[in-house]
Amino acid sequence: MGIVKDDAHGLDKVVLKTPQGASSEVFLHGAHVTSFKTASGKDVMFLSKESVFKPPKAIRGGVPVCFPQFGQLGPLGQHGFARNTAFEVVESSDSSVTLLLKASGREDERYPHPFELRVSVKLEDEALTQEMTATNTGDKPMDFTCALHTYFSVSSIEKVHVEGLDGVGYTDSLQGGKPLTQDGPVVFRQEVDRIYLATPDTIKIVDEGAGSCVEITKTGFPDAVVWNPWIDKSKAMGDFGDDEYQVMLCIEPAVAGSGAVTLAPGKRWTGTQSLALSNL
Ligand SMILES: O=P(O)(O)OC[C@H]1O[C@H](O)[C@H](O)[C@@H](O)[C@@H]1O
Repeated sequence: MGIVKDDAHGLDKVVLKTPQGASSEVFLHGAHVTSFKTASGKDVMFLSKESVFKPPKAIRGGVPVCFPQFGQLGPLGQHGFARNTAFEVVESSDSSVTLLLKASGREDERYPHPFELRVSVKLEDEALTQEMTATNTGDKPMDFTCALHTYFSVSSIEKVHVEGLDGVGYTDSLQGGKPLTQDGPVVFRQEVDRIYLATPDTIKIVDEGAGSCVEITKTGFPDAVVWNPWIDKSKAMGDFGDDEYQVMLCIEPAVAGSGAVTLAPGKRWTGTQSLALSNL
């Protein structure tokens, strides 16, 4: 199944490649994508230099899979337990992999639901697609919220803006969930932590400093979280460099502020995101 041990951390991962030279790494711990390098040589994802690769702690950067809870929107610990749990590889090729978490319902007494969570990753020369499918394998309805909590690498946070959210309503997590409406592109001059509700399915990160643009296309996820921790929160996070807020940005396709998904027994839910890089 193409599983190798990571030299630096000793954890199992799968390395994806395309014939033209794009590459991506996916750790079994959390079904966590930690890098996406395009064939043209650009590193799209941010991974903190301070990240702790010690399960059950989540990796800091890349794409933590938040499931069956986003943030504090439920009884579980922050962002649910999928990101803290080992997945198994059920299918792989040179440029794609599918990982599976079979939950028995006994992982956490606050979430007594058996489920299967499948995360697949497909690499192309200038694009990466992730699909997340949750199946309720129990006999009771199951509620969840979730996100593909994607950390992007940027040249310099003040040279970046986000397009596609103009006129969209959001709740500001830094103001107790106050409802507001976006006016123009999103820019970053201070801490930002917002849940944009029922957003368009295409959002763009325009990086004037790097002369590039990442187009995020999502399906199934109604919402999108936008986060940059800025100075004080960066200092407060033990697994994040004090200055790293300057070179990262999270845009997270999510089921969050628009309400939980309720899955009847035997039913399935799917969400996807595709990341495509282009020059400005
Ligand atoms: O530190 P973590 O649990 O990984 O969470 C990191 C961040 O995730 C999301 O973006 C939330 O909206 C933030 O409030 C949170 O700080």
